[in-house]
Amino acid sequence: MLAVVPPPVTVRVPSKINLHLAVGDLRDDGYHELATVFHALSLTDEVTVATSDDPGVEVYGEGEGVVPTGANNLAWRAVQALAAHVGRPEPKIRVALRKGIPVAGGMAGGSADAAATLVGLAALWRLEIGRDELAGIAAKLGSDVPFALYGGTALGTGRGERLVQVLSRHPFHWVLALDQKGLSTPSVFRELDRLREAGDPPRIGSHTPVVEALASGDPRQLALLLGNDLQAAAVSLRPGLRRTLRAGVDAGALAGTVSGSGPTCAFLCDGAQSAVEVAASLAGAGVCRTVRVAHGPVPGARVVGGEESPRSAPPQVHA
Ligand SMILES: C[C@](O)(CO)[C@H](O)COP(=O)(O)OP(=O)(O)OC[C@H]1O[C@@H](n2ccc(N)nc2=O)[C@H](O)[C@@H]1O
Ligand SMILES: Nc1ncnc2c1ncn2[C@@H]1O[C@H](COP(=O)(O)OP(=O)(O)OP(=O)(O)O)[C@@H](O)[C@H]1O
Repeated sequence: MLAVVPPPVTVRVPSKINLHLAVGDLRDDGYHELATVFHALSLTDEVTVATSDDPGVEVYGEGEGVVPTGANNLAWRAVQALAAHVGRPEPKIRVALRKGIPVAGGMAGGSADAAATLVGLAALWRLEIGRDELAGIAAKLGSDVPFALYGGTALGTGRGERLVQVLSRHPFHWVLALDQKGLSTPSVFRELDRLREAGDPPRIGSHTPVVEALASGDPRQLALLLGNDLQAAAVSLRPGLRRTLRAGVDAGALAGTVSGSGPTCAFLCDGAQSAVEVAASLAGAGVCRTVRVAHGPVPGARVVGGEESPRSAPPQVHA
């Protein structure tokens, strides 16, 4: 009997930085209440999902050889979650991750892969499922996963999964300093709890001025307002980040911030040309593993190459 196998689907998905990350108190469920302004960047992963008799995950690029390829991979957990949601047990799916987003870098790389897998599988399986329904599944996989579905710039509350889009008028240009080694998100939250128990580290204020600066599109205004309550904890665990943050500003950036739980540092620049110059100068300063230039906001997880269209590629026929 002939079985029609749909062609593989590839999805591009953005990384995120947090322009503003206010961390509230520890909740009973082990999460912290957040109010954060997410911003999706053009540093991306590409995720290909395909029907296969050899189910599993393969990883290329950032994290190759380090990121787990088994049941712990967030992309695989996304396969299982969507399969369970639509009643397809034991999905015969192969997922290939081409990673540009640093691993354990505070840029939501694993979350991005999970979001991309949900979008890719929904296309591969031709599911009648909207982004909001996918976001419900995404939220169970991780706090950052729903944002990777929508992209753009958004205010996140709850543990980060409740999203409202924010108007962001112009592109902003960024330089990212990637560190030699990642930081574990839970340990950075724990370090913040420890610092708060030991003293009273300053808390960043309201996100409202950030939202206004985004609407104005003026990077100089936004630069004054970048803030992250997790930065003190990330710097406490990785003191060298102080030097990285200083080096970015010395290289000509308007301002720098630790991205999410770190250790990646994000530097806001005055324009595209300035970002290239800052990146070149920062790369020579010897304070990080490598640098990347990116812009935001960009859209969330999207099928690339038109594979979503039934006629874009002929179906493969397997005997
Ligand atoms: C730091 C951020 O990237 C900011 O956007 C996110 O808050 C982290 O999101 P994530 O990596 O998707 O995190 P999850 O996989 O949901 O949670 C990992 C761990 O981080 C801590 N965590 C996460 C989110 C949150 N609001 N409070 C927390 O305390 C908890 O210890 C949790 O067990
Ligand atoms: N698809 C994946 N990509 C990267 N890491 C993954 C993936 N699946 C599971 N992991 C595991 O999750 C850990 C955290 O990875 P990730 O790159 O998502 O961190 P992060 O970007 O700091 O997360 P966030 O910014 O959401 O807190 C890794 O060290 C790795 O062991």
